[in-house]
Amino acid sequence: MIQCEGLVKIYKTDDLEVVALQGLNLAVNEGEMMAIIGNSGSGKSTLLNILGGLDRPSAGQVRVGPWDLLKVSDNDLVKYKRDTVGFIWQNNARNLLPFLSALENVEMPMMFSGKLDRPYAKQLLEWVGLKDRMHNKLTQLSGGEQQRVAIAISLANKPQMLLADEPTGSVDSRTSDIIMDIFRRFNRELGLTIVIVTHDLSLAGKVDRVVAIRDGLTSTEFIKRNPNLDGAPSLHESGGIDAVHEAYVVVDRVGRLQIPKEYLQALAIKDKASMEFDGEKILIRAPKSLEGETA
Ligand SMILES: Nc1ncnc2c1ncn2[C@@H]1O[C@H](COP(=O)(O)OP(=O)(O)OP(=O)(O)O)[C@@H](O)[C@H]1O
Repeated sequence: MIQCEGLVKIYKTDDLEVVALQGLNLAVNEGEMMAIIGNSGSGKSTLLNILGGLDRPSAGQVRVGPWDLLKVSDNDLVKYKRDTVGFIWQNNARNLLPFLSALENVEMPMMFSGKLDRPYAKQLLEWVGLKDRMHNKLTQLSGGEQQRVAIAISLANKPQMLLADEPTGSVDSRTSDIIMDIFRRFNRELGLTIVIVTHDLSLAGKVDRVVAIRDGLTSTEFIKRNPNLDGAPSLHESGGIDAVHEAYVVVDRVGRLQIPKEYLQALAIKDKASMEFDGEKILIRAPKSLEGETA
């Protein structure tokens, strides 16, 4: 469904250039529910905004289904945003109109695309557990309920893919579980591809795969040990991402991989290292001269 190769995004402000994505590779299969994690500033939102058609990439390849997001025209991008992709933000004020009811909010994007379907709007609100609150104004709903309305809105035009930027960032852990269960249900029952961006590791147990981004590059992939195990223990209960997932370092096409800064610092490795291959393992060490310095 999603194919990014060598994806680059450079923000230019006056004389300053910020390289937010520096040749990122990512593949997401159709029907997958996965998360992208990373520290603040690692490029998560930049990636999501590009996938959602809200921002243009600077270079590289990025395809979503049949759409080439590097080459797509402005007119086609409007169609892409309306029909292919649904978006959820942490701050749902961006999606919601407070003076309208939950139902009217869900109907709004349907009206924009000329396909008003009230029964489906009601159905969506029922699916997110708001059957009895659909005629309430947004101001009469709690933050968690508003976030559920935002999910229903994002699906109003039956997109194939849902992008969620910190969807559980401003709700408590119980509401966070409810939201993740709703996502899982849409993923299973509608075959929706879901990409969640978060810095919250506790969501990891609830998705099939986690890709970590560091400094604008994919660095590590965590794949569920037992893909059939749903509602796997969250990190609070299990004590670590490794309890549920197998971690793999990402190696790109030309053989590059990212070594965590902590490892490099621990061995005082700066711009070079020595590497040995013993037939089974590859060993990376500080160069001899540096070993002497740290001893
Ligand atoms: N519009 C912009 N103009 C200039 N620089 C930007 C812009 N948007 C993001 N950046 C920079 O690009 C880098 C990646 O930012 P991004 O928002 O994608 O990170 P993030 O991983 O989503 O962080 P957070 O979790 O804090 O939202 C950062 O260094 C950020 O300062």
